[in-house]
Amino acid sequence: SYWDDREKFIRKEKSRELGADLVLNEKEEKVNEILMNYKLRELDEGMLNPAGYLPAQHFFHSKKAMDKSKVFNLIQKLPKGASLHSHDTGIASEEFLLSLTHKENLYGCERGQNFLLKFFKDNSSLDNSCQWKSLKKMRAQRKDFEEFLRGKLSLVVADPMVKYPDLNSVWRAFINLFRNVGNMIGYKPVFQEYFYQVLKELHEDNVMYMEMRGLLPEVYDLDGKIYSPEEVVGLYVETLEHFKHDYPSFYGAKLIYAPSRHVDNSTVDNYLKILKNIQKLYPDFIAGFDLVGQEDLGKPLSEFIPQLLEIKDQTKFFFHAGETNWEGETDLNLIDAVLLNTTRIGHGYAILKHPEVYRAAKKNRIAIEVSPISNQVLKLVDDLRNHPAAILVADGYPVVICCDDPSFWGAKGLSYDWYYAFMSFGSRDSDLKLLKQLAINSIAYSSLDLVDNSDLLTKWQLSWNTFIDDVLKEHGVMYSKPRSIVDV
Ligand SMILES: O=c1[nH]cnc2c1ncn2[C@@H]1O[C@H](CO)[C@@H](O)[C@H]1O
Ligand SMILES: [Zn+2]
Repeated sequence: SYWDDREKFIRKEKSRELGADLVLNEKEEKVNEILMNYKLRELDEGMLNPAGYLPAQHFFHSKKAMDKSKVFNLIQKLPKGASLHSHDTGIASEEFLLSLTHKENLYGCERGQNFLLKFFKDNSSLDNSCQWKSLKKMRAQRKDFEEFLRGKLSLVVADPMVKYPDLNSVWRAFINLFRNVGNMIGYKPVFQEYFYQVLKELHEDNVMYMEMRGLLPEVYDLDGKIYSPEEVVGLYVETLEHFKHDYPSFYGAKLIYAPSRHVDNSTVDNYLKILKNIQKLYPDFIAGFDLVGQEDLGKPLSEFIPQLLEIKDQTKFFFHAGETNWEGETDLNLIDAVLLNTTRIGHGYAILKHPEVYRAAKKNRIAIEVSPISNQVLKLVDDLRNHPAAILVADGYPVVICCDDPSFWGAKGLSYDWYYAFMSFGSRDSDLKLLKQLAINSIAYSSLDLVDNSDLLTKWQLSWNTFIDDVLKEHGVMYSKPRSIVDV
């Protein structure tokens, strides 16, 4: 009976895991066999050589091998549903960012650690905010220019542990990247081209829908026009329509207005005015509100409670909260997020240190947006098996996997984060059910209303079925339905 008890224990725990309630059909079971074959091979190799296990490595070092992983290749093809947490100017691939730097009329300027980029009509219309030089000329004159430029558009380095010894240093470099690319992406035609590319890369990565956080930055054209935040939203909507026209199987996107948390109350008043305007102008496109920036150094949500309470019933919140390793100050944002009835929590890395918050958030079905690579690169965790999301997954907490700012760590789309999640957060025998549940969660916990939600889910189910068939075909599995007794 000892062994019975043990067995019961194991079964009970398994039944709580994310995805445990799903039942795979016969075709899915076959795909699962293929997936688990690949997965167990990587796990067994990892047991023999722990340093070679990819989730134990920094993403800058693991990416090359990940590209070749069979598990990763399957995840790339898998319809992942929605991408629910990423930031306006940190999403498109580094390769695409670099291609933008070959455009005409681009100027560069070195200032301290920054290398700013901006478009001007010609040499005579440069502004005096910096000593601008034509990028074309710089490129021709400087031998190591490509390497230099790459260093200004990406965090990727050979030895991240040396280059970024602590969380503040990596955040300083990270913020500088947003500054470097900000003006380049802010040029109106590039702004639209960039957003189009964001959607395209997600679409190519088998993602059907996106909710993106955005600052609504200043957008300009060469004649000196500056677009207002309301007009900037208009540019997004126009580009989205254009994209959906070109790729009708892409379901859509929404924007979470997410400006900086490093501000005073009157600035937040201004944010809320903008929010009201854009909600009125584009009710279907605006999903809600959030505040962003390094949480440890920015203002806590508690600074803005009366203001946030005032709009609580008219808007959904998607607060970043608990993206910290500290306990007792920054992480109290988690309490405010839950009290303000946030729809989802961004990161929520500290939530397990708060059992009451955890209990309330679970009861209110507040999904947690987990971004594995972001948390590793921005120095909350090294080995992803030690990420708190492993516990969330074991407890069946509604987790969604997100990519945050793939641009700046050399990733692309969602698949790299999904791979890390699958290989770190589940147990040895977590299988296709976990992946399927993560995809379903990304739709179920999106801000889509009930009708759109079930519409997207139906469309996702169709691509899921195609995916299953494709994997079977590719692996030469001849699938024929077993004949039932009646058939015989
Ligand atoms: O993980 C994150 N936590 C908090 N803020 C972030 C994160 N990633 C990006 N941003 C912030 O988003 C803005 C661009 O929209 C940037 O200013 C950056 O600081
Ligand atoms: Zn974020």
